[in-house]
Amino acid sequence: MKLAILSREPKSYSTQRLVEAAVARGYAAVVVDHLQCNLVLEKGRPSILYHGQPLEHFDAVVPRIGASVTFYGTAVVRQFEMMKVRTAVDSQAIVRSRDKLRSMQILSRAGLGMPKTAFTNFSQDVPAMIEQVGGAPVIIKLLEGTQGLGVVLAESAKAAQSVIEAFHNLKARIIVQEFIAESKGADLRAFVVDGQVVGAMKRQGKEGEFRSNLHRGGVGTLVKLSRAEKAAALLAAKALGLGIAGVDMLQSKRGPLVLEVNSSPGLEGIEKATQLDIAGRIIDYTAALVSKKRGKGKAKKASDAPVP
Ligand SMILES: Nc1ncnc2c1ncn2[C@@H]1O[C@H](COP(=O)(O)OP(=O)(O)OP(=O)(O)O)[C@@H](O)[C@H]1O
Ligand SMILES: [Mg+2]
Ligand SMILES: [Mg+2]
Repeated sequence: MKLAILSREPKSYSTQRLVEAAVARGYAAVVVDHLQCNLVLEKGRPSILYHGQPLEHFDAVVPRIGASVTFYGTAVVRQFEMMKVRTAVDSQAIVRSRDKLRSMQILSRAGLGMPKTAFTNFSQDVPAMIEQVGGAPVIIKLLEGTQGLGVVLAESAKAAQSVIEAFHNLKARIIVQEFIAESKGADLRAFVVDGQVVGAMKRQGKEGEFRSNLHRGGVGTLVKLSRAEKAAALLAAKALGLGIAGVDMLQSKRGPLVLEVNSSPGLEGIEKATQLDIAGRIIDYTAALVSKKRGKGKAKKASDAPVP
């Protein structure tokens, strides 16, 4: 089996671990920078040129698409799909998960617990919006933020009003959300692969910080999820159609509340907190997808693959 790890950062922990796990299982793995891929479309023969050479003979891709390049990255994944190459995460599912509003709509329909959330088209009636989610303090979030950037806690209605107006003036799309105080600056990250929670950690924000993101100084530790938390994580990944997902949840008096579902969740935090081979689980899942397509036993080792 020959795998392409779609990543712009060949040296990052996640990319290296995926390559390592593939090689450990006897598969060939190549890191492909999706931004260096040119997509060629012609009758009946979609193809990809990489540094001028056609990308051929791949059995599967493992997409690691950064939030800043969702449009082009997902176009590359889609092109692989058109070329009948298996993908560990569907292009459409990545697109869906990247838009916080769209994901929340889907998660809400699926019956998942979530902080009450409001969205308007740059409405002038900001006080009504704040009331909708139960009044201050409220959380205000940019629709496409990541790593905790673009998430604001407004302690008073006045502060919330100014922040929302400022974002509206900048034409930045935001959601306003009920602040879940009882989670005390911590959240849960459940790592889902192929309909199973393969690892979970609790992330605690640094002193005085309501955001628990590791990039903002939070610390992740191993945690055992309750049944309800496990069930919520699995349902969230399924509702968004993600074979691999990092589901973020807050613990609250009314049970787990899903915050968001990440389609390229980082491996470093979760592997270090759990001491588990999560990269290996991703590779095993990808190999299983390839065998399913072939309709026979285990995926072939690299040595069985045709020479490109
Ligand atoms: N409604 C809320 N109530 C309490 N805390 C919240 C709420 N929303 C977000 N937080 C805190 O802020 C953090 C960042 O929020 P969120 O995960 O929505 O943003 P993000 O920027 O997309 O992060 P990521 O890097 O995980 O994609 C959460 O992990 C959580 O600790
Ligand atoms: Mg996010
Ligand atoms: Mg998050």
